[in-house]
Amino acid sequence: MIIGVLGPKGTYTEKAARQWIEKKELENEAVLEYCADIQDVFFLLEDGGCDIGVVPMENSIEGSVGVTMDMLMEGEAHIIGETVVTIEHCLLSRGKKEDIKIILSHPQGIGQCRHSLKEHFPDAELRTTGSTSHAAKLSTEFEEMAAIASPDTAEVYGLNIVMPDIQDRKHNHTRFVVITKLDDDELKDKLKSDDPDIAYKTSIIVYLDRDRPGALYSILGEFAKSNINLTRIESRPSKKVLGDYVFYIDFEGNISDAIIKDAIYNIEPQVGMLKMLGSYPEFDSHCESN
Ligand SMILES: O=C(O)C(=O)C[C@]1(C(=O)O)C=C[C@@H](O)C=C1
Repeated sequence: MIIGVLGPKGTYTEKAARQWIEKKELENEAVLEYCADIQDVFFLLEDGGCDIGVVPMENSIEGSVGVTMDMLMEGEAHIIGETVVTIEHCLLSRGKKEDIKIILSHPQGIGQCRHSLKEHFPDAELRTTGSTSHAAKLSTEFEEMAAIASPDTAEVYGLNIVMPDIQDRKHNHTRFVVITKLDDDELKDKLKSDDPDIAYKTSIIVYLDRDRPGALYSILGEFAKSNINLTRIESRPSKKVLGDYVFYIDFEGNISDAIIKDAIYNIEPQVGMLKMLGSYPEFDSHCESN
């Protein structure tokens, strides 16, 4: 089973993938394929180069990962799982703190450390890279460069932890989603859980089509009427005109539950487009820690 992740070795996405692989007891069959960026994970999946992909979705400090949301809207990917990873950004370098002139990281990494960087490195040049581990790899070349990445990544690339805990807030978590091709029913069946006590979550995207008062209110009302708990609602530009949005909605429940089916049935005629992204076991922070 080939699992596409953001590379090179040492990304938080790799950590998320390993966490999910362990949970599913797939250690003996899973092989990681490292991709240059998040888009490439989706392309690899669509081209049949991997069976599963793991991609970051949202972070507790910096918010949604736009490219993942766009690719879920545009492509064929279907969500079959989620996992949450604790983020512990450090500043890694070959040199010393006083040598650092350039700081590299994934845009999410830089965003999660913005205040800290201003306070400790007001004159440093900030440069974005494809991932935190890509930043670490580049930092091995010059002493004046440093990367925002995980402590494990320091070990992978032989870098020093020049400053631990560089993120703006102590508690920092990123939620990742596990994706497969929409029509890969065999794989979906294989990975399905038999545990009847597992709580499920469902993700959809809706486009309202007509801008009218109360349009979103009436959709949300369908969930409220059936006592379905929403866990996330996020808008993203429709990319048609300014001020036009699609809404990403996550809620508790499985599409195979009658109550969820009914709610979707009632919502469908009210929207211009409804895309079902998938129903999958909810990450349980009480049982799963990292
Ligand atoms: O660059 C990495 O290590 C990633 O796995 C990507 C990513 C992200 O896009 O959110 C994942 C977790 C952290 O929030 C920072 C970066």
